[in-house]
Amino acid sequence: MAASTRTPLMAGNWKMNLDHLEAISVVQKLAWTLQDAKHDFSAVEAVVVPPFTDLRSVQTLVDGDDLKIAYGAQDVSAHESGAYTGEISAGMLAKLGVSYAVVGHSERREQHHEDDALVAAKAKAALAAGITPIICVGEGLDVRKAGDQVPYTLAQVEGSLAGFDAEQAAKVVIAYEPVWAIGTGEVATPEDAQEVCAAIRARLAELYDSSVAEAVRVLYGGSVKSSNVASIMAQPDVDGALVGGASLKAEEFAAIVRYQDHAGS
Ligand SMILES: O=C[C@H](O)COP(=O)(O)O
Repeated sequence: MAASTRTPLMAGNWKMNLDHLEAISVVQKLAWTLQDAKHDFSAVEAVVVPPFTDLRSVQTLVDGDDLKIAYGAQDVSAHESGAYTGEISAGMLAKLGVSYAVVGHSERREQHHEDDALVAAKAKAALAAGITPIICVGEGLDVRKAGDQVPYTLAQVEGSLAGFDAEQAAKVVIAYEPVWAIGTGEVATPEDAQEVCAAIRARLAELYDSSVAEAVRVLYGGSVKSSNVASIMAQPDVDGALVGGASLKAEEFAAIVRYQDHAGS
């Protein structure tokens, strides 16, 4: 099988942590650490996903210092503008230089009752503004215990891509995050991650074609750390990680981005 042409992507989802002053310090330290290691940003993409209130500060730093770190938003509105109190449009995010938007994170699905249709609408709104959606899917513990993780996750993938044509689908990133592994220290085994990520890619080929399946990056998320990332990244269908807690410390996240340094350890 030919080697994948997909560029690995490491995205650090800060969730509701780090204010804009702390964001500047973390992004500066991350950039310096990666630059000191002579990191090739075109070989492994490094993305931070801070709270909305940090984005302008991160933009100013990234632009001012010409950093190669990209940044994303943790959510995006499905609407372009109007009476949607508290929401942020994709157009507003694009103006801030945002490259990625996380949509359908399990915390939003659970705490805000977001369903696949809303996730699909948000992902489409992001794409329309030139922002890459990172569409999150993954099963809870009950589903995993029943052994239904693959059909459950594939149904979420299908629902979250409802109405997407092949051109749109080829531009998304999908993050497989088993909910039972998020923030618990319970990491899925590399084989668990590969099983579902491979099934997602196969379903993309069925829904669209092999070029879409080959283009889409499928990330794993759930208690990823510098100590376990290399074995997860060794799986052929895992193209990166959506990292929560371990992305809040610049040195730890830099070590995750530099996973190839500790492959085999
Ligand atoms: O978005 C990130 C995921 O929810 C993973 O979080 P975690 O690395 O803290 O388990």
